[in-house]
Amino acid sequence: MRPLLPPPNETELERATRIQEENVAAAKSREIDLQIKTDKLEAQKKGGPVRILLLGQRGSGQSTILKSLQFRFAPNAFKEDSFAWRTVIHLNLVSTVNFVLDLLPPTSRAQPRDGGGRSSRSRVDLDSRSTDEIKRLRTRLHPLREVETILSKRLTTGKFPSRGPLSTTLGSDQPSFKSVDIVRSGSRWKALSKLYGPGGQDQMNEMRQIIAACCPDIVSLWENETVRSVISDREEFQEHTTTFSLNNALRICQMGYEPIVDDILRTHLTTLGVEEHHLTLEGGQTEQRNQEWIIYDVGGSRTQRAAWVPYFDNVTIVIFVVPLSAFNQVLDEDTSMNRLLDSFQLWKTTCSSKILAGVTFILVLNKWDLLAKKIEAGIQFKDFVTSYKDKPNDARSVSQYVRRKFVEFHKKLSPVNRPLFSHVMCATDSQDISFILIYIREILLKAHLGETKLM
Ligand SMILES: Nc1nc2c(ncn2[C@@H]2O[C@H](COP(=O)(O)OP(=O)(O)OP(=O)(O)O)[C@@H](O)[C@H]2O)c(=O)[nH]1
Ligand SMILES: [Mg+2]
Repeated sequence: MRPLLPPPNETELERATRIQEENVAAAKSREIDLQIKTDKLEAQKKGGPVRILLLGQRGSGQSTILKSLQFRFAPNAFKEDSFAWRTVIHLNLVSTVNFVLDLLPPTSRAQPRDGGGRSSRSRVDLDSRSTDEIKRLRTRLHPLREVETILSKRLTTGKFPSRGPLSTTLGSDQPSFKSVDIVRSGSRWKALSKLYGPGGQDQMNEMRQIIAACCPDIVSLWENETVRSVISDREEFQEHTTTFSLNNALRICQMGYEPIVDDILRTHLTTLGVEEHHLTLEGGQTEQRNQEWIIYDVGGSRTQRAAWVPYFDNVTIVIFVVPLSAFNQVLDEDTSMNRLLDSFQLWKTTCSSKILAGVTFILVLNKWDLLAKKIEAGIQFKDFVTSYKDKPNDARSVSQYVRRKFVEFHKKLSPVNRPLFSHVMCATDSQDISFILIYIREILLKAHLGETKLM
């Protein structure tokens, strides 16, 4: 809080009294802060849960990190949930197929009624053979429109999800992939997809049969030359689940399909609000086995960020996720804002928060694989981050540069001197996540030994 201005015409005695009172008040406030932090650490020493807050902008990979943690450290619980993901993965696949069909050039003067409005069509010209093939695929895959509607309703208690683009690329004049991105993460949708309701089981079986019957045409669509040329310059097909689900269509469409960990990690469900997840460590070192973690996963879009604050009070560790590959993208909610710059600003606010002063940060520089792909494709980092100047345009140098900037801000803006843990990673690689366990063990150990400087 900013100190009040001294009253005008203050005497020497009044000034001395005021300063003494201010010092007493400040000491009292520090004492209260210290007590709160000591209580938190005491609770942990007694085996209380470790509370972890996952923060970051939309699509940075927070929920993927949560899923990776669940898979690595609570594999049995993760397995129990895997069937709930099947519906979401199917929905992801069919909405991608429908999206691709919408992108294709017209095959007759009259546009198919269900295709309009979702995206702008390609300007690719078709010869008569390709036209016939596209027509055929459109007709044969038509049932997937209905499947998309029904699966969406199933996962949202009958309320059809509103849709929004996942990301927008700077300089792109076309709308982005409208993904299946509004279904809530957390336990609510999982319960919905497990409890099918009256007639639900039969309907879901029917949906799976339709998907299985469409499998050969989905594969033909994905292998089609026209499709390949239409999507070749579209950002959505380099990132997100898009290509993954189509590449794996043959497996995902089988009637007996059971999701594997990769399928689950690559599925995006936008988190709404703050979701609380309990994770009991099934493996790990002896002292960590059965340790309970409470992980808060937040929705990262700007409109959701106000909902984070009440959780600041209650956590020991913040895992802040930065999508390294977003350097050439803008926010969906503000297309004038570069996503990496938004991450920097969010980081600055988070680091300087006094409520989070006693919290240790783990900085995760995520989506390393996608950064490397973009750089390999010849995209120049300096074109989007001018301060990078003439440094080498390779993924390692870029990620080191970004990491250094984040570390500098943490040092400069933290209200107290505190450690920072950071890691460059790929959250979809479930092996990569082990470092978090190591960091958390170190953070707790330091706290227990009283080595963490709290004030
Ligand atoms: N290739 C790749 N994809 C990733 C990585 N991390 C996350 N993704 C994908 O990025 C998409 C978005 O990830 P989420 O974890 O759902 O994003 P989020 O940060 O939770 O976003 P909101 O909940 O919308 O705020 C998903 O399709 C993930 O599979 C990564 O390191 N590499
Ligand atoms: Mg999320």
